[in-house]
Amino acid sequence: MSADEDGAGESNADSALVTARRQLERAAAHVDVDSNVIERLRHPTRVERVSVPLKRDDGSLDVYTGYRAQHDDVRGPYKGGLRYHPEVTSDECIGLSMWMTWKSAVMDIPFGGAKGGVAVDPKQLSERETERLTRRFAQELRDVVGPKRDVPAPDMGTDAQTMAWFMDAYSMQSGETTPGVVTGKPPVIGGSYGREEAPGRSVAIITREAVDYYEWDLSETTVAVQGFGSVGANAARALDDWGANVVSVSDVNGAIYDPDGLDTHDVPTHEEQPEAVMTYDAPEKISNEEILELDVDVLVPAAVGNVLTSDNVDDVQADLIVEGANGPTTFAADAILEEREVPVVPDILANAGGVTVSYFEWLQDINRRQWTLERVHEELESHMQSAWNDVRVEYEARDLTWRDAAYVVALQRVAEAKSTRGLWP
Ligand SMILES: NC(=O)C1=CN([C@@H]2O[C@H](COP(=O)(O)OP(=O)(O)OC[C@H]3O[C@@H](n4cnc5c(N)ncnc54)[C@H](OP(=O)(O)O)[C@@H]3O)[C@@H](O)[C@H]2O)C=CC1
Ligand SMILES: O=C(O)CCC(=O)C(=O)O
Repeated sequence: MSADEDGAGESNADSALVTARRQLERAAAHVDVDSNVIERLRHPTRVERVSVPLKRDDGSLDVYTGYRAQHDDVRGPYKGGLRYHPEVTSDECIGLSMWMTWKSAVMDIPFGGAKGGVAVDPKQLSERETERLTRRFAQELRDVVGPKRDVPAPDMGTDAQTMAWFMDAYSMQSGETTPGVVTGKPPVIGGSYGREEAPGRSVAIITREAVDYYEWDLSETTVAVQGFGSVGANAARALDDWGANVVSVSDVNGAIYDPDGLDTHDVPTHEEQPEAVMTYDAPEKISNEEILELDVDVLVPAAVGNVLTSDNVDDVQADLIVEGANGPTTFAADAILEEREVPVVPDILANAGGVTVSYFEWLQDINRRQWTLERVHEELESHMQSAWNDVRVEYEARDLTWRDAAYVVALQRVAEAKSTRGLWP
């Protein structure tokens, strides 16, 4: 069955949608779930496609295409980020929205899955242009989002400020301040402390748990992190703080490498200064391809999707891969890594700290009561440990890959919610 049957448009062998469907079909073989439920879950509930006109600072007009894919909401409101990237497509948003459904379910938080974005290069826009684009995008999505319906958050190319503009535009249209329409806002307008660092922090927590599981010593563990943005930089810095030896990090232009370990707090993050990693004074500069092939204990791909493919995966020397980005490993590469017995801890578990602290933020907005950073860290730690344990039980009991084990946990929860609500078919 082709991806185009959703009317979704473009598709290719390694689109997020194709990969997400293959992963679902593979995992379905390990659970006792009605095949009709699986068939339903191969499709999104809705994909909103909008045109987003933007008056540029020079007075000219550009029209961009934006999307919001809503996959499933049986366990709660649709939830997931908004991405500004030139390669945003309908298929990509649908695939990413499916992963959000599983991510919320693995974490056992009361959300479904969604993802959206605009096909635009945010680096080509001024701050004023990004604000106008975001406000117009919020207006176009007005009818499909809302605190009880679908709650966007940051993703690649968007940040807390983007969420503030989105929330303001929505609130102006609603006639009342509505903080809960997005998460990942600045704390001064109802955002949660610790949300920005949360996906990276969860990658670090899960890496620490996996290192412990394989009975390695974190202080003797070498780590390479591709991408030094919200996810990559926070993962690298937390692992560095906890004693790991982070030897390489990268931005879009390439990677820096120091076999003795980098001072990750000194390297500028994407948020502090985009494209600045390669300007840092380090013993060696290597390419974004080479960072994936370094002889390290742990590789954390935390930039874009589809970086580990059948073309390069044989050259990967890491003993453990922890996925920081969404969908960094193609389906074919995953199979090769399984054959090579290189464990891959999947995105839907590892980077799920983002949506988990988004859930904390949503609760704080409902209660109009802000949590301290300490409380956020404590609750995140406990949620991540609990999800890790749930997945580990399936991993051990059924002799699965980590990805299949995480899918089994998620699918069982989603399927049980469907049968209990009787919503289905
Ligand atoms: N933000 C969030 O809450 C969450 C994000 N994710 C996922 O994590 C991944 C990264 O997102 P996030 O950290 O937010 O993104 P950011 O925009 O904050 O950072 C992206 C980083 O990746 C680098 N980069 C961009 N393109 C490439 C490329 N083609 N090759 C190598 N490096 C590249 C950027 O470099 P430069 O600075 O030079 O531009 C930057 O360092 C995405 O897959 C996203 O979906 C997952 C969970 C939550
Ligand atoms: O915080 C959220 O709602 C979702 C973050 C996100 O897009 C992701 O985890 O991929």
